[in-house]
Amino acid sequence: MVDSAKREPQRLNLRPDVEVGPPVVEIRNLWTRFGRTVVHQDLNLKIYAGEILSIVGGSGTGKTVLLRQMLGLEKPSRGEVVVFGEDISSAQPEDLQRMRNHWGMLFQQGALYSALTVFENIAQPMRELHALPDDVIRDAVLLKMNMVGLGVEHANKMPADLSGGMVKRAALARALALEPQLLFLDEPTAGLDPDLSDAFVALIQTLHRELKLTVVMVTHDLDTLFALSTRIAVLADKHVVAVGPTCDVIQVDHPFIKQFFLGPRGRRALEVLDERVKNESEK
Ligand SMILES: Nc1ncnc2c1ncn2[C@@H]1O[C@H](COP(=O)(O)OP(=O)(O)OP(=O)(O)O)[C@@H](O)[C@H]1O
Repeated sequence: MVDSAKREPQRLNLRPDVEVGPPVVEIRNLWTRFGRTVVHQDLNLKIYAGEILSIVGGSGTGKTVLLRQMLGLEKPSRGEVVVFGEDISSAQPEDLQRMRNHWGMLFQQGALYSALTVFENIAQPMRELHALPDDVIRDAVLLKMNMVGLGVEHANKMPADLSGGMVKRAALARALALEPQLLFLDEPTAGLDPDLSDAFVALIQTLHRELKLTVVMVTHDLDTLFALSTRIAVLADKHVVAVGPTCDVIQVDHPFIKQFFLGPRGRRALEVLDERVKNESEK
């Protein structure tokens, strides 16, 4: 039996090669209010280049809103959201559009346009630049499809004709269309069965490593969380109550952390992780 709460820092999720430079994303003293409801209160968070930072928290703690604020889709009531050194909470729409070209996003819903083929879905962010000739777009789309393991025979299919796993891959290819440095993932493995989920996690790991991406992820899925995160930020009590590598965060004495990580599901996922760490160290 794994003593999850007292485990030593393990190797799988720690990336000693992540360089600590200036943060890619910095959230400073952020407040979010909807009417009289305060969702975030004086929230601070820094995300560094090359890491996979996962945000977890109970339902309604404001994870999705925070992600949307990082993307400039919503403005906080107070505070700053600085991405690549620019405060996007006060950026002009044209500046936001320019900045968005440096990041990709994979949303749980609305991942693909249902009326466009796979090819056109992936091509669409490139077409919006109005600067690339068709043959360059064609080659780039095929390259992205190859990158995510989607065969060229799927290029002319409609999203409705794809399996759940293939939809995710196509949406990931579209998120990577403009070669972003920063990738936002909202519940990337939701709706996938365990085998497809494992395969998708492995794909994200490979792309993260090869493309040197910084990834910000929201997930409820503990297997995905443990397999991918270099650090975890826990949202509770309207702010970030803990942030750090998995092994440190699970030891923090907070009711949500205890219930989320150290309940039966959390322990099972930690055991799987433990097994993987052991296998990796025996290689
Ligand atoms: N546009 C809005 N107007 C009013 N309230 C909103 C709006 N957007 C979000 N909220 C509220 O803010 C809170 C945080 O919502 P959010 O969707 O970010 O939670 P979450 O942590 O992502 O939850 P879940 O894990 O259930 O998806 C919720 O209470 C939600 O009802």
